[in-house]
Amino acid sequence: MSELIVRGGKPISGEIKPFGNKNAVLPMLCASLLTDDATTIENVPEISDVEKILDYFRRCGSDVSWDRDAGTISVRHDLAQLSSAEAELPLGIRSAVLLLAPVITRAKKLFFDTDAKGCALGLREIDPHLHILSRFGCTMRETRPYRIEGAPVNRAQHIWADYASVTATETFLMMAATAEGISTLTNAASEPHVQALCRMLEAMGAKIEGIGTSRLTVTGVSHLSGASVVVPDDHHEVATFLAIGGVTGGRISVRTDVTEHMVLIIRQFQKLGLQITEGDGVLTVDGWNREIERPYTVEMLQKIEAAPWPYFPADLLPQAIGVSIGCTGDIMFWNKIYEGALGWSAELNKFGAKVHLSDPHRLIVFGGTRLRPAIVEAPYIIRVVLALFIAAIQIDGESIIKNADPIRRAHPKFVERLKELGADVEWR
Ligand SMILES: CC(=O)N[C@H]1[C@@H](OP(=O)(O)OP(=O)(O)OC[C@H]2O[C@@H](n3ccc(=O)[nH]c3=O)[C@H](O)[C@@H]2O)O[C@H](CO)[C@@H](O)[C@@H]1O
Ligand SMILES: C=C(OP(=O)(O)O)C(=O)O
Repeated sequence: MSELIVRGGKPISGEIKPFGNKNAVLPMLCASLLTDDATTIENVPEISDVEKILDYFRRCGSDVSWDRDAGTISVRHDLAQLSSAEAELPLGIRSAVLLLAPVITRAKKLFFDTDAKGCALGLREIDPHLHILSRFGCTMRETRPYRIEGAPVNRAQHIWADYASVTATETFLMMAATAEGISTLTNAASEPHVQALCRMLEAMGAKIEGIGTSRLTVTGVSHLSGASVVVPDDHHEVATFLAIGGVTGGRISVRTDVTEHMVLIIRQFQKLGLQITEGDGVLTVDGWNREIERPYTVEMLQKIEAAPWPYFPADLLPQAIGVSIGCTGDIMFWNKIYEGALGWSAELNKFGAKVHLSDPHRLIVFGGTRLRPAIVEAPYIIRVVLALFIAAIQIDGESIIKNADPIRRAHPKFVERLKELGADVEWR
């Protein structure tokens, strides 16, 4: 079942409750390896990336229970088993790289033969992660299969990263939490999911300053204990459902605990003519004027730029592109992060859209074309499946999105939830 059949052109309306953020729950699960105590995590989305991490835990002898209906995972790891485990890291998910720091910290050695690639957005290098591990005293063979050995004691480090990497920052946090002394990371990532990991580590006893900024200071503690924590809602889901409701001419409300993170995101979707309002923790889309907002500077091409937080997220740029093809007016999308995230844009031509890939980072959409249903192929990029869905659902007639499986990596019951709101969509 990897094709999505989408019969578009019908309004989708109602209320949506978003699930937990994939990119928060995965580092949180990995951080549970840092303690012998039980950890409980709530608001866990039922997604295949979580399955893969839990499968790894089970292969390491951990005790795992997952109440899927309640969205709660309880997990307890056995250090002796972890140390003797030779479990293969999970494949096809970027978060495999988040296992390195906690396993090295606890078990002191790790062999692995994956380069931890997730979505096909570009190289997805692991150098920043290995650099952080080596700064904390690990020795490693830097060719596959990789072999890393941890220092007997992690000593605090002051690191200034080449760039603000989400998973490398999370790697730093997990290494520094129990290192001896005060560690700092300058040029740290500050995404909501990085903040969520910081809060979890604090709940486990870590001492962290600068949460949500580009400079993190961590005072190492000798022991981390178990904790009971909640995964924040997925801001990507919130924005995606608003976009879907808007482009169908429906009215969708999303109640969420992450409205504080949605300000710039909403602003960018408003540039695409979506009428989104916020009140009492509920975001509502009600209307789409189908016009790219005109800049006051008349010579300027309207644009949406994605970069590390607090910029607009790269993981929402495809969805914004999907909306834009139904607008009049022109707009440039600028992915300042990935070198390979826009190659799929040729699929949009099949819907009748006129797009121009200026270079690997910049795409211009020329609006006002007549759209038609199409059969399109998604790359292995979760949010591009969503983009193609947003394109298809706004067009009268039946479209087919091939290779739509990656959606299951981040968005539970995606089709079921939309069907409840009146969407004519199914898996085949
Ligand atoms: C499991 C997880 O959390 N995955 C997310 C995480 O991946 P991940 O942690 O892999 O992403 P990084 O933040 O490391 O950035 C990805 C790539 O972008 C490039 N880069 C990034 C920033 C920068 O200032 N300069 C630069 O060149 C690098 O080539 C880097 O490898 O963050 C990405 C960026 O928000 C998201 O798309 C992924 O969904
Ligand atoms: C790019 C993504 O995931 P990953 O980094 O796991 O590939 C994503 O969540 O959109």
